[in-house]
Amino acid sequence: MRKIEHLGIAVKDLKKSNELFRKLLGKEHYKEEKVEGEGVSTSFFMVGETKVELLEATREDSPIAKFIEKKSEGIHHIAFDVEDIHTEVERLKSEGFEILNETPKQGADNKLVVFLHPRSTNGVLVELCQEKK
Ligand SMILES: CC[C@@H](C(=O)O)C(=O)SCCNC(=O)CCNC(=O)[C@H](O)C(C)(C)COP(=O)(O)OP(=O)(O)OC[C@H]1O[C@@H](n2cnc3c(N)ncnc32)[C@H](O)[C@@H]1OP(=O)(O)O
Ligand SMILES: [Co+2]
Repeated sequence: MRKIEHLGIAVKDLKKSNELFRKLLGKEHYKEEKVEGEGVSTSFFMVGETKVELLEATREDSPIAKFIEKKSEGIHHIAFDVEDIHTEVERLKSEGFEILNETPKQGADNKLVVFLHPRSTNGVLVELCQEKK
């Protein structure tokens, strides 16, 4: 794991949260992107070498809709940048972590992503991100 790639924050209203984070961080988001596979609309802010990813649900069965219904808005996941996602998945499996999708899926911002179940990571949903070449 090389660095924190982004912090994922579940929000109810992306437009309102874009405005809130614009004021908080003193800068505009640099992109918005829908990821249909995950049922989310995202927006990204750069903060130093890492990013804040805001996520709004686009459908009722989205993990973000479920999270907001059960908990509330707030930090949803932490994403680590990895050089080779397949090697990292094998390493984490051998260490006993519970991998949610062994086949990397399409993420936002040109990434392949894999998730680890929060019950194997002290209650924190972990995402691995590899830049697509
Ligand atoms: C935009 C694409 C991508 C990127 O490029 O960055 C993304 O970030 S997509 C983000 C959205 N996608 C995902 O979150 C995919 C991975 N998540 C999942 O597969 C599921 O959400 C889950 C983690 C397996 C939970 O699903 P499910 O079991 O159906 O939900 P429950 O509500 O029943 O929860 C079970 C259990 O897990 C706890 N939980 C759920 N979400 C989180 C979370 N984000 N952080 C911590 N804990 C979480 C939940 O509280 C339940 O716990 P118990 O009540 O103790 O059983
Ligand atoms: Co993410």
